[in-house]
Amino acid sequence: MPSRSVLLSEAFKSHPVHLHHKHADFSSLQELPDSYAWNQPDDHPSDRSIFASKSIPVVDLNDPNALKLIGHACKTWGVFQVTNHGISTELLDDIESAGRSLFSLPLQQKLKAARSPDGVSGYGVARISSFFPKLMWSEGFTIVGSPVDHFRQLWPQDYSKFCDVIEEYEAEVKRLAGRLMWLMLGSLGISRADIKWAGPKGNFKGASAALQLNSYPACPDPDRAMGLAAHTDSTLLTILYQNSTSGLQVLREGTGWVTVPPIHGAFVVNVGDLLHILSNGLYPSVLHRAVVNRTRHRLSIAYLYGPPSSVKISPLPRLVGPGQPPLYRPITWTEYLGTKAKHFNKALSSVRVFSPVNGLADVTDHNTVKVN
Ligand SMILES: C=C1C[C@]23C[C@@]1(O)CC[C@H]2[C@@]12CCC[C@@](C)(C(=O)O1)[C@H]2[C@@H]3C(=O)O
Ligand SMILES: O=C(O)CCC(=O)C(=O)O
Ligand SMILES: [Fe+2]
Repeated sequence: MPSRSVLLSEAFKSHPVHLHHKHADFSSLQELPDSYAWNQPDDHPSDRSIFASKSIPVVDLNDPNALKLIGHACKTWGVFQVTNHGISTELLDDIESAGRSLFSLPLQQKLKAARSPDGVSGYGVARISSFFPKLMWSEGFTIVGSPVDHFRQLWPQDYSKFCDVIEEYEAEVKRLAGRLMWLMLGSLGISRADIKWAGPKGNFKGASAALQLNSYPACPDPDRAMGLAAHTDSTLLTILYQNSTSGLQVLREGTGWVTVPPIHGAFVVNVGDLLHILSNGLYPSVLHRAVVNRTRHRLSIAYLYGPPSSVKISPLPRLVGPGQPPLYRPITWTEYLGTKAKHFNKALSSVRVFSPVNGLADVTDHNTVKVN
C-alpha cells in the first residue's frame, strides 16, 4: 500500500496547476506591478474589520468550559484562538526562525525546491492562484511527508537541523490537533465509538496533514495588494501560527472581514470543509484571507489536518435523522482536494446532495458570497 503522503499528493496528479507567471523577487519591487493590483473596491475592505462588534473567541484549553466554548465558537465563527495548548514558545520560535531562513534565501535557491505542477510539496505561489487574474503578494512552502530532499537543495550543509525542527513541530501539533478534534466533536455529542478511523487509542494516528509555510513580504501598496485570496481550507481543521504582524481576516456574516489579532504564543484554529461535511453543516468552514502590510514582513505556519487519506468522510450518523438528511456525499480527503483544485470555492456545494426545499442557495456553501 502506498504511504499516506503519496496518497495525499496524488490529489493533484489529474489537476496539475500550470502557473506561467514568474516567481517574484519581492525585495526588488519598489512599486506594486499592475499584475499584483487587485483594484476592485470590494476586494480589500480592511477598514471594515475594525467595526466588528464582537471579536474572535479565545479559548484557554485549561478552562473547564473549553468544550462548550469551542462548540459555540465553531458554530458561530468557524474560528477561534487557543492558549495554554501545551506547545512551548521555544518550539514556536524555532519554527518561525526556520520559516524566516527559508524565505530569506535567494530566489534562485528557493526555486531549486520548487513545487511541480502536479505535486504537493515544495516552494511556490498559492495553489489557488490559478483561479485569479491577479497575483498574490506572498510565497509559500508546502511540506507533506519528509522535507529532506527539498531541504537538502535549500541548505546543502545544515538541512538536518531544519528537518528536526519540522519533525518536532509536526509531532506536537498533530497531538494538539487530535485533542482539538475531540473537543470539537465532543461539543456535538460525538464520542470515540462514533469515529472508528480515530484508531483504537482514539489518537487519530493515521491522520494526514500538510504543513504550509506562508510568507508575506512588506508591500509598497498594501491597500491594492492581496496576500492570500479568500478561501476555505479543505481540512477537518487548520492550526495556524502567525507572527506578531496581523493580516489574517475571517468573513463573518453581517459584519464583513474581521482581523484575527496575533496573540503571542497562541494558535488560530479554523473549521475546514471536511469538518463542515462531517458535522452535516453544523460547524461551517470559515472563509478567510490574508492581507499585507506596508512595512512589516508577515509569516504564518498552517498545519492542515485531515483524516487518513483512504477514509470516506460523510455526515456523522448521529447528526442525521428524519428532519436532518445528510447534506453531503461521502468523499475522501484526496478526492476532495481534487474537487477543490477543479471547483475552488464551489467545491463544497459540488459535493452537496440535498438542496434546501426553498431552493435558496446555502450561504455556508460559500457560493453566494463574493470572494474574488
Ligand atoms: C493539503 C492541502 C490543503 C491545501 C492544499 C494542500 O495540498 C497543501 C496546501 C494547502 C493550501 C494552503 C493555502 C490555501 C489553500 C487553499 C491552498 O491553495 O494551498 C490550501 C489547500 C486547501 O486547503 O485546499
Ligand atoms: O497567512 C494566513 O494567516 C492564512 C494562511 C492560510 O489561510 C492557509 O495557509 O491556508
Ligand atoms: Fe487557509
